Amino acid sequence: MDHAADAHRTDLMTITRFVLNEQTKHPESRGDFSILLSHIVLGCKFVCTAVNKAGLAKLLGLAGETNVQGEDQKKLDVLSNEVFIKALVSSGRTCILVSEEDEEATFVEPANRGKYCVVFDPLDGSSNIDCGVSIGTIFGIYMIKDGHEPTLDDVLQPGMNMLAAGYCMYGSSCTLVLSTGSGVNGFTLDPSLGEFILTHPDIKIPKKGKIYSVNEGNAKNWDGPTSKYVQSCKYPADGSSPKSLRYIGSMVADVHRTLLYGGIFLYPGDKKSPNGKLRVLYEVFPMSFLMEQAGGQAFTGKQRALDLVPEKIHERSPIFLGSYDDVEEIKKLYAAEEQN
Ligand SMILES: O=P(O)(O)OC[C@H]1O[C@](O)(COP(=O)(O)O)[C@@H](O)[C@@H]1O
Ligand SMILES: [Mg+2]
Ligand SMILES: [Mg+2]
Repeated sequence: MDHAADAHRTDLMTITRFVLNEQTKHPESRGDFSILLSHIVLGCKFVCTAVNKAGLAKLLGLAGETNVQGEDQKKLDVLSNEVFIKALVSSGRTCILVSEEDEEATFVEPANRGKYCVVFDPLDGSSNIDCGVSIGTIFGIYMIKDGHEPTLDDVLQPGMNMLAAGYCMYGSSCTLVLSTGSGVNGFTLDPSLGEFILTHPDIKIPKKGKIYSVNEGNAKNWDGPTSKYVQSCKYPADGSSPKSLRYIGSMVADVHRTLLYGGIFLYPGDKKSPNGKLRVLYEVFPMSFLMEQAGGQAFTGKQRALDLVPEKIHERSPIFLGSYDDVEEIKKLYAAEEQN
């Protein structure tokens, strides 16, 4: 590194500095949340390194196990899960962890316990791992307020009770997007510094977008409102230009693009899977939280996504999220269907 040329960069807003600044806004804070976040950031850096060298380090391919969802686990799914469980437990600030890869929630032993519950998808977009397409980690954080003995009810909470949510995308760059409930900020990992730097301050999603994102291979099983909506994206009734279709098949990447460019991401329920595919706690809620914080909306086909109260930790829900006006359109179609 050219230290002289880089000296001017020491005033950069690193994620560490950002989180500590946020902490000063809460004088009662003892720094527990900042410590927790620093452990999540560490986990993201570990997984980013593993993803980057996966082809060279024999980390591609199947692990030989299936997870609770009956999905084949990839080696990187298993590794990422271990990384985050260790990073979170060793923070000493967590009490319950819910991971996509573990059937049961992890209850941290009392000696090492803190007040935060973390729900996470350690590696999202598993089908894209082996071809090097963008994948990510998604997380949401709840807090136990009164120090009671933790139970599953502490995570079976509506998404609006989350304290913070975010994702890290392992793509052409490594980008961490975070909301602690007052807007959304994006940080890019500078590999030479090993630090996430604030590159996308105060992200706001465009009010309306020109892109829709959905797996059209499922179209024959869609319900009326979803079919009508996608049709209207292609053949707008008002004669305006059709929307473009973009679908990566990694929720992190599809949502990241939607957040920055605007538009809508849909994973509807259908005749085969009435609850869709995406998991409420660690996919639907964190992404819905970020969308709302950025000025967009997130809807399940029946209600505001963040109002859902999950009954099981691996529950699924249909989800439509993105630009305010685009989600408003699909809400109208579902409301009309309900009246018929
Ligand atoms: O292949 P499909 O049915 O379009 O599903 C794609 C969706 O599945 C997921 O890959 C599921 O996540 P996991 O890879 O964490 O299981 C999402 O990232 C993505 O939005
Ligand atoms: Mg996922
Ligand atoms: Mg996953």
